[in-house]
Amino acid sequence: METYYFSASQMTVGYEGKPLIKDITLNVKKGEILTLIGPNGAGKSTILKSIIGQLSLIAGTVLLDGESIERMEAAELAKKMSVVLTEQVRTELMTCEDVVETGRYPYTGRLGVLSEKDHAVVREAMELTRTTALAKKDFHSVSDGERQRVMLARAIAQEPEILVLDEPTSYLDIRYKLEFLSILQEMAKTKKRTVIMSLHELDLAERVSDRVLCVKGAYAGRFGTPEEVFTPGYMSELYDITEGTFDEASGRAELPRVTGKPEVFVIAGGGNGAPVYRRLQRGKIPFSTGILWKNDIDYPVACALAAKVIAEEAFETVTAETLAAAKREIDQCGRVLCLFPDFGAFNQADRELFLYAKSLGKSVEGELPWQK
Ligand SMILES: Nc1ncnc2c1ncn2[C@@H]1O[C@H](COP(=O)(O)OP(=O)(O)OP(=O)(O)O)[C@@H](O)[C@H]1O
Repeated sequence: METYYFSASQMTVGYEGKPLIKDITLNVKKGEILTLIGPNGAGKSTILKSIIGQLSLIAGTVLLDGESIERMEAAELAKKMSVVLTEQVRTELMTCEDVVETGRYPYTGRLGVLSEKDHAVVREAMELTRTTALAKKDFHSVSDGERQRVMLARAIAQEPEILVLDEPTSYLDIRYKLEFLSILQEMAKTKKRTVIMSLHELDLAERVSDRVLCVKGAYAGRFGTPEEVFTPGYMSELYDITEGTFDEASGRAELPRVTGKPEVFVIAGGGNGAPVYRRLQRGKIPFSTGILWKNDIDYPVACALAAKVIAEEAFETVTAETLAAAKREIDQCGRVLCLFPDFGAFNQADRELFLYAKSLGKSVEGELPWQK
């Protein structure tokens, strides 16, 4: 039988006895990262507050290391679990270092003096989160991102067995998001700490999580590994995406395609298409494109942005039908953009399209007029 460090079964959460989400079942092993994703207001924070005991469960059980959280003493829980929720600590007149030091209270007591070991742990946590330079600054005078990193240092200084974090990366720039998630990953894998957090960055959630819980509606959505959860189309369903698209495979979002009769046919592939497709989208110019193999890096972006995509099955020779379909598209378009400065052995079909467009007397450009 699997041994889980943390598990919730048949958990119903909500406020004042009114259920918001019912029958949530999830579990996570020691050293694993569980991430909650889902739209604004879905109930991610409510679930996190419920599993740390800040909100009473309406139904179900939550077990930490085999023990019911509801029956655990606060002091015992504080040694095992560190929690970073928004607006959680009272920090009047405290420096950033003071705030990180409060992470040691479960070991020293609120009035206790920090030992040399406690100071060393605080120093290490601040170094890890790159907050050492903020040590003497007033916690309220630092930026939102800096404050978030100080709160993470505090959580790390607590040396918990399990960290519960609500949107810990929301204010961090991309460098700190990556740094922070790699610190979490390192802590999880080498020190066997368990992490439960909520994230809005789907691409990062897909990369860092061992398990993902999707939160939406009266019952939780999928719970599983990123591969089980991030299947084509599911994120659009989870977030009700109607304007634009999200590609689960790449973790990339695209703005809505420009509708209408294609004005430009783009001969592209191998990565030169995506920036041009986006430029056309920004210019509100409907376009079609090809011939792309379905495993081409440009293919998902083309599917998201082009009015029509002429594509061939991966690793197959371009068929006469596909070539004819591309030519028909060229017939319909006033202009053709050819993004290949030259053609190789494997894109002779594109060469044929280029020559076809020229033979029709179409304007065939190598770049967009506004790029020149
Ligand atoms: N104290 C409260 N009393 C009653 N309802 C609340 C309370 N706090 C939050 N809610 C409601 O519960 C629902 C879920 O809120 P929650 O903060 O858990 O969502 P979330 O998924 O964390 O959202 P976000 O991504 O926007 O942070 C919302 O409709 C919210 O208005």
